[in-house]
Amino acid sequence: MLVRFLNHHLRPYRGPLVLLVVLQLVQTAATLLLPTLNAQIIDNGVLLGDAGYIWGTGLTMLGVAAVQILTASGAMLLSSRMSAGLGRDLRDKVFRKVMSLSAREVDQIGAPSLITRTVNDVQQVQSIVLTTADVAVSASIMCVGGVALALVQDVPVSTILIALVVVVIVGLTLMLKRLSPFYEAMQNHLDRINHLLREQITGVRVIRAFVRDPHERGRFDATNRDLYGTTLRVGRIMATLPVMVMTVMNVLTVAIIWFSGHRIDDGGMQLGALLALLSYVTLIIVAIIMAMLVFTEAPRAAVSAVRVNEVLQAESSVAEPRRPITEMATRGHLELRGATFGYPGAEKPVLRDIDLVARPGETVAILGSTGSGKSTLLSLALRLYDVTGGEVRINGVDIRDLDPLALHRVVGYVPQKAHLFSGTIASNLRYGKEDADDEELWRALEIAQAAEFVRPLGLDAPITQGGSNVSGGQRQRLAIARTLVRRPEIYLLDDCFSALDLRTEARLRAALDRELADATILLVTQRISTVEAASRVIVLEDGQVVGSGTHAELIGTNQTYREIALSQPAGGSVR
Ligand SMILES: Nc1ncnc2c1ncn2[C@@H]1O[C@H](COP(=O)(O)OP(=O)(O)OP(=O)(O)O)[C@@H](O)[C@H]1O
Repeated sequence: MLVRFLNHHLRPYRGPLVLLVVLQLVQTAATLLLPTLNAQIIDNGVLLGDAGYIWGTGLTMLGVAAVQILTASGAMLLSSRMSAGLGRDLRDKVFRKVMSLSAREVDQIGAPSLITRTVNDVQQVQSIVLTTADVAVSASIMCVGGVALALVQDVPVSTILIALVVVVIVGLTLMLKRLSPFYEAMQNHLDRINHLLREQITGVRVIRAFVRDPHERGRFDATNRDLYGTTLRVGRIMATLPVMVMTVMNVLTVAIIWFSGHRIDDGGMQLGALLALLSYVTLIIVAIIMAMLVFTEAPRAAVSAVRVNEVLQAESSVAEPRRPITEMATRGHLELRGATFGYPGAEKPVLRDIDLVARPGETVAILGSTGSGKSTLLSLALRLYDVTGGEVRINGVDIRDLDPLALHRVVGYVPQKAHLFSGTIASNLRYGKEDADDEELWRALEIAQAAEFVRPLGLDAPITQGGSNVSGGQRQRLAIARTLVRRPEIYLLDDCFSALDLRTEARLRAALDRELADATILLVTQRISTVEAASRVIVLEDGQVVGSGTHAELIGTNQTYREIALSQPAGGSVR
């Protein structure tokens, strides 16, 4: 899997990869040549007292060493550029993919896991590429070349070397197979820690208010301990590696000295060859130890590659249309026809057979108890999810055939939980229309009843992540203003007056009445006061429409509506 994954994603780096192998080849060849040259100096220079030979070969050795140094540093430069580039590409691909996924897939994989995959898993893959390029390539060449040159020195003694190298490689392979499940568990524990941290940091006020710190600490400790335990088990297996390699190395050295001693006695081998063989043993064992670094990382990187690949292969259930429609004949027309929708894994649909029409100049209010499916209905009109039955039409076009950009130009959305981005008030307001001038921003702020609190701060006042440095009501008004700046045809307002006091809400609704007289508004709410003057109210109960009409019509005829109305104090009007 890892090899296939890298083969695919390293495609743009084929050129540098070939150059890297060439550099490593030259570098390793230079390293391997040095003991042979050394052996020749001893046998032909030192033992025969030939100073000229010693000088000549010595200078050659210096040249070879210079080549070795230059090629080694060139290869290292290339490998770090290549691995950093791959990391950047993968993060980019994962990010783009996540952005293209529908809410369904994001829910399925989970936001914390998506973050771990984009950051940590990509880092694991990047790191294996770096160590492979730096170490494994030269280590493999070193092993093969070292064995070949040892064979040139002496065939019988080299067979001992080959036998023991095979033992080390088989041992390593068996060990790494055992490690793989632990690495998978480690990444899952990391996901879990990420998930807990997110939950605990964002919910810190609730944790304090309920004095649940010890409980939360316990949950975190348990997961942290799991990760520690798994890491320790990996460490225990890894600790046996040096034992195995060092034992083999020592056995090998003793065996070579023993056999070579006999062969030198018999006159079948020279002293220089023995020294060269010992150098090759050291080089090969060092290469194996270096390769071990890669091997120990490989199973973890393989697990990470699978996790990254899962995201890259995920298909959005909200598919882009083959022939996206960008031009629409009408404006501000939203219609749901027999719309039915069920969340994945849920037993029954959340929305069933919903019929609804909203036209320009109309405010259609959707009223219903909590969990009746109001927000889900807006999600369908935004195409966060696709209907499982029926259809949603915008300006007469099935939403599934609409170009996503055209859809988002037509439809504006204010979520139930206002979310702002880190930056300034102005950068948040320009989120949907980058070229909006200050006048447009102030206009939107006036309508959203936010100008009063923004004026003393200024448009460049900082906003922290999520908008945590402004109050809930201020956040809601900024979110409304952000949508107003875009001036879409259809407004989907999801219970976005809930954090406002009734007086501010009434002023805001009056301003909306004036300013958005031609717009289409779909307004989710639980407050009767908000829906009283709506063109039409759709009453939802348990995912079904149980009433439709004006406030005056429904209050007399609809049991559910009357019950909700009677449970609340009377309020102002929408239009
Ligand atoms: N992402 C989701 N995955 C699975 N089920 C969900 C999801 N979101 C909502 N639901 C379920 O769908 C039902 C309708 O939820 P929805 O948020 O649409 O209700 P709502 O009427 O907007 O409620 P509220 O007024 O409390 O905001 C609920 O029973 C809820 O449990």
